[in-house]
Amino acid sequence: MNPTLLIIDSGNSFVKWGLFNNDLWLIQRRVSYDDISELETEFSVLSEPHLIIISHVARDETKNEICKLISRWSIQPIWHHSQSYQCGVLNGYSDPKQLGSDRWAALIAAWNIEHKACLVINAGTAVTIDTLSDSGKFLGGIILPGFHLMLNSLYSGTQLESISNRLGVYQNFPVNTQNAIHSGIIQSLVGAIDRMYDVLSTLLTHSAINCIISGGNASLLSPFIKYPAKIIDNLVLEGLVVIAKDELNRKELSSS
Ligand SMILES: Nc1ncnc2c1ncn2[C@@H]1O[C@H](COP(=O)(O)OP(=O)(O)OP(=O)(O)O)[C@@H](O)[C@H]1O
Ligand SMILES: CC(C)(CO)[C@@H](O)C(=O)NCCC(=O)O
Repeated sequence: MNPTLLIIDSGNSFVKWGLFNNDLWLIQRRVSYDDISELETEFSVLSEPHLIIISHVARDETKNEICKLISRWSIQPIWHHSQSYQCGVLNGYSDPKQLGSDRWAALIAAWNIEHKACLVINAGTAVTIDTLSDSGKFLGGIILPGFHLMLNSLYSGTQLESISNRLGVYQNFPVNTQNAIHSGIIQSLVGAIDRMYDVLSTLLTHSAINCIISGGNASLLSPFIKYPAKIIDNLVLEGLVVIAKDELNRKELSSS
């Protein structure tokens, strides 16, 4: 029988979770921290999974809530943390443990998909732009405030606070405040992506670099990226599946 895996990405604003079995997602859901009780309802109809793996970068209270929710099952969860080496990826961070577990899982997913140099972009509450070499080494990456964090900090830190309609659209040459702000944020995030692409291709001395973009705001940024970019929903969940399968293989090997 194929094991059923409960995969949880406890991100900065949302919990994303999915059930994976037989190389297929049976379900994927996204729940805001403001509606965490929804998660209880969703979990209450599930039968006990064979493995639970969790990446958690949110507050400790959220970790406690997740612990409470999964305590309905007897199985001990795997709390995923960044390591020096895992599933083919070498971690170049000075202190490998300091790297966010979501970034590490996304890098592992990207390497598993591409097996070559790659820019791994997660456009969520925070935006991370991470680099993988042709041999699967994480060379380093950058962290920026995401679209809504930039928008909110601009509105709350200036006299623009009084503007009630904050909905803008992208223009090359914006001619109203909302569009100027919207376009400024897009330009800054896409500009950062372009620069990371350039520094990576300079270092590697070639430009055969793939780009993967994920996260709640992936589709907002992807139309502006100059290079071909694959949008992959929930890259962190995909990485956690690779890690979970690796764990199961190890267990099987050690028990045989
Ligand atoms: N109600 C909302 N509250 C917060 N963010 C929202 C909301 N609706 C849309 N968003 C957008 O979704 C983004 C969150 O993306 P995502 O689904 O990747 O979740 P996340 O928990 O922030 O993940 P990550 O931890 O990877 O940043 C936010 O940056 C914001 O732009
Ligand atoms: C950068 C975020 C906030 C992105 O979700 C997360 O991965 C995190 O808290 N990381 C720890 C710090 C680091 O990755 O260097």
